[in-house]
Amino acid sequence: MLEYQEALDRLLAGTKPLPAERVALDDAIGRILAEPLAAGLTQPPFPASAMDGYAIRWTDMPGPWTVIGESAAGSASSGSVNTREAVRIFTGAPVPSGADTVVVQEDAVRGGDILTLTGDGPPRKGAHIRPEGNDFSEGMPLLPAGSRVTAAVIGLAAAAGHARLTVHRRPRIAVIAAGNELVPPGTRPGPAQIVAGNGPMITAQLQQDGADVTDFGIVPDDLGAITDAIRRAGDFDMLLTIGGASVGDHDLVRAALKAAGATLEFWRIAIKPGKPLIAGRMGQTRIIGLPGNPVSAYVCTLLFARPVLQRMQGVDVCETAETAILGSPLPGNGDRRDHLRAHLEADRITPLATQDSAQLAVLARANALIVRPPFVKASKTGDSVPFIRLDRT
Ligand SMILES: Nc1nc2c(c(=O)[nH]1)N[C@H]1C(S)=C(S)[C@@H](COP(=O)(O)OP(=O)(O)OC[C@H]3O[C@@H](n4cnc5c(N)ncnc54)[C@H](O)[C@@H]3O)O[C@H]1N2
Ligand code: MOO
Repeated sequence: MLEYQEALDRLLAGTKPLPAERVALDDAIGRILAEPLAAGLTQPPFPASAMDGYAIRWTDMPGPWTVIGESAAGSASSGSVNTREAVRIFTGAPVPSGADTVVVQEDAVRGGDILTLTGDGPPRKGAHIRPEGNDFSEGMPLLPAGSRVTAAVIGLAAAAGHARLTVHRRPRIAVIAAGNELVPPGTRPGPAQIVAGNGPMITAQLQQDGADVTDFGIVPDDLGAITDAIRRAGDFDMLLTIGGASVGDHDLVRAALKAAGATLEFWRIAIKPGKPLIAGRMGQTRIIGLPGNPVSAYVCTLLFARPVLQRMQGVDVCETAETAILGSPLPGNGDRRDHLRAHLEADRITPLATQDSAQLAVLARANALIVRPPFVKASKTGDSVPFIRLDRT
């Protein structure tokens, strides 16, 4: 059995970022910038009022002033502010030339054109004015390549003059489920049948990580059928097979890889759940054979498919080493890195009562996996243990 880190390193060593493409902002969320983003505009493009009030000259404090005009967002006042003059101004409006400070309207009273200070007034010269370029200036670097496009990044890009962004292409992934016992979700299983729930689960995990997923559906435990499905995946960046990864007479994925002309890179990893994981390659298509047990398939997608997807999208892959305080004792571990379904609340993490790799009900209630390295000694309540968050996956 291969160690987890060695298996992952081998997968990543053979994975390059996918080419870049230009996409509209509404197709950019969650993607990774393939080029640095620079400001195409200056924001604000003029000194702008941050409050509703009156633009004045600081040297004229504490007034009174004569109001000579108005500046609203979208329509600047034409005149310039001279000694003891004020311009009525609204939030976002350009500050007229000559003025250098804004008095908020709550601090002043107006009788006709005469403005008198009633409150404390502005605390300093320049108060309530956002200088030109306060947020960013044209040409300024905003974000490096490799940044994830969040909602805030989309807002920034739009404000900085970009209707499209250069991002890595979404990895195209095919998923097949192998098994004579499988029926599609929504179908009532007959005798000896079960619903193929793993496909939708794995698809959702991959989509959350930015993949464009095509579900090839269910294929029987038949060498020819699995081989055909593998060959059909030749145009994809990655193929995930589900089931048939182990040693039983009907576990045919390794044989089918061979029959399809693919290379088997490695098989069996020292992890739990997920030991029978298969890694292979057919031309440009990376192939990962997931074990069929639902929790094993889920954990292997998280531990292997996710970092590969991240690398394809140009993300720096690094395992987040978070730790929490153990809520109940754990025995020492054997030779496989274990991933215990657990509940994390604040800084305390508690393993759930059962850890069977077929129990989806337990997985769905877990929000973290406690990581138990190979051969780690028993841990007591209160010990610090590493974990992986499941909130996003
Ligand atoms: N003698 C041995 N037996 C097994 C070993 C072993 O080392 N020696 N390994 C065990 C481990 S660990 C795992 S994990 C499983 C995984 O085996 P397979 O990948 O071959 O999975 P299957 O046998 O096809 O299925 C296992 C289980 O999962 C159900 N399944 C399969 N596909 C789906 C799907 N798409 N949706 C929902 N459920 C699915 C299937 O019906 C089985 O119940 O092997 C152990 N055996
Ligand atoms: O490794 Mo299997 O995935 O334990 O059930």
